[in-house]
Amino acid sequence: MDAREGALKVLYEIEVNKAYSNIALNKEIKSKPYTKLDRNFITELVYGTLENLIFIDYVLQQFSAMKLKKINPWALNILRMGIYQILFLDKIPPFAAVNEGVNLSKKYCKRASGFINGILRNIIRNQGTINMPDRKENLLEYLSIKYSHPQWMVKRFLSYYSEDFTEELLKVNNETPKLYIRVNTLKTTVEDVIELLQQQEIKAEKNPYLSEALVIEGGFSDLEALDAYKKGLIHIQDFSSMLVARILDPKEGEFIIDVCSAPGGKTTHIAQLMKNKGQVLARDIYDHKLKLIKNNAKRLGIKIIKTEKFNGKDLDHGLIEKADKVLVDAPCSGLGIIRRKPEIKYRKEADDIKIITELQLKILINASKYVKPGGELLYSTCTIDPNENNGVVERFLKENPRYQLIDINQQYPLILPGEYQEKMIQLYPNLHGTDGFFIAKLKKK
Ligand SMILES: C[S@@+](CC[C@H](N)C(=O)[O-])C[C@H]1O[C@@H](n2cnc3c(N)ncnc32)[C@H](O)[C@@H]1O
Repeated sequence: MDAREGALKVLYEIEVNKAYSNIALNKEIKSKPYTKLDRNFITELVYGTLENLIFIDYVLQQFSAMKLKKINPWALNILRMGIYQILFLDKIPPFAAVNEGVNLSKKYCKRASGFINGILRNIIRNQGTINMPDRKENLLEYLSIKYSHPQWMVKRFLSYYSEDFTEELLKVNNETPKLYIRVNTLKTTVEDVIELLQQQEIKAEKNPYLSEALVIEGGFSDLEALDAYKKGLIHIQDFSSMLVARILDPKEGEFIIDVCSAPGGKTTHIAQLMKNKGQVLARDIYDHKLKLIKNNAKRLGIKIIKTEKFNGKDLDHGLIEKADKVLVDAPCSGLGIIRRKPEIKYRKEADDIKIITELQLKILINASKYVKPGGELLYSTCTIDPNENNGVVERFLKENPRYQLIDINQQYPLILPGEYQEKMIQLYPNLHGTDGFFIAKLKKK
């Protein structure tokens, strides 16, 4: 019951207290001496249930006389987890899923035990009768339920991409992403890290595009517990995110401003590429997030980062034309990292994208003023929405004729496996196997 109980607590935290899945899961996994097997099972239950939530709730409603909103949240999440095991996990005997669910309910929602037992057994007996919407009659509803994405999101994707592309994207969004680490070349070498991890039976493989990136085979879940992490030899960061510092191409001795920098993945990478020489001003609006940067920088042995709380919506007159390069790794809708944070599917609304797009443009316009003549401005997001991304860049360029797009493909022909759009990069999880990610680089005359 231990692992299922852990998973239940995480699902409850995410649903009721709006916790982020990765943070809630990490907290739970560290709270007890779980075995590796348990950790993997908790991770599978949490992510599997979350990824398939709309489908699971759709099935549940077919078997429950009570509206889901009326079900006690502990009972609801026990049911969801049970349905996930019954319908998605071949290795779990279905009746074990029921019994464990009932045992959990005795601890968390005693009065619902009979209800849970009845529904889960009923689903096992009648799973062949589950009704799906008709694909031909209602494509939107069908795709939304089958791949558990809200209808507004599916509609949006269908307006940008073909039906096949959209379906592939929705499908891949429910898969487990690869796990990458960045080797901190200030302290060690790629070869030494590979060997060190091998000693712990963790297989790390080189990446043909970025020499400091390693992919971890088998998705080891608790990298932060490793000595290599604690000693600052590695940082956990997706491949696409590592492209940013590489494309920004900071040089030793430069002054770089990172206006949205927490928790510091890209900022610390920038400092690493600068060989700890020069200065990086790392800003964010949240104090508690700036602390994460400081901790990361300390662990990685980086001395050139200065953190500062500053709202990117405000213009800092003291920094006009002072920086060699400025990074705007903007807050965004996150539609490119659904694989890592499936709760994004259920928390965002179409209107949020409008609001965040305006914020991005405002931050970009202010940031552009800090760039020296001849300097460079890089704008990146972890989304695939063209209203953010190229939409923001196009609007920016219309108002700011001193800037020109740099052709990233020409400048860095070997850096990427994927495609380039105009002079910018848009990565898709279904095409490139990375997070959905966008990068544009601009030069100031
Ligand atoms: C995509 S994240 C940055 C990730 C970071 N660059 C990294 O690689 O670790 C966007 C960041 O923007 C910050 N942010 C949101 N609104 C902001 C604003 N108005 N001004 C400055 N930072 C803001 C958020 O707190 C968040 O940390």
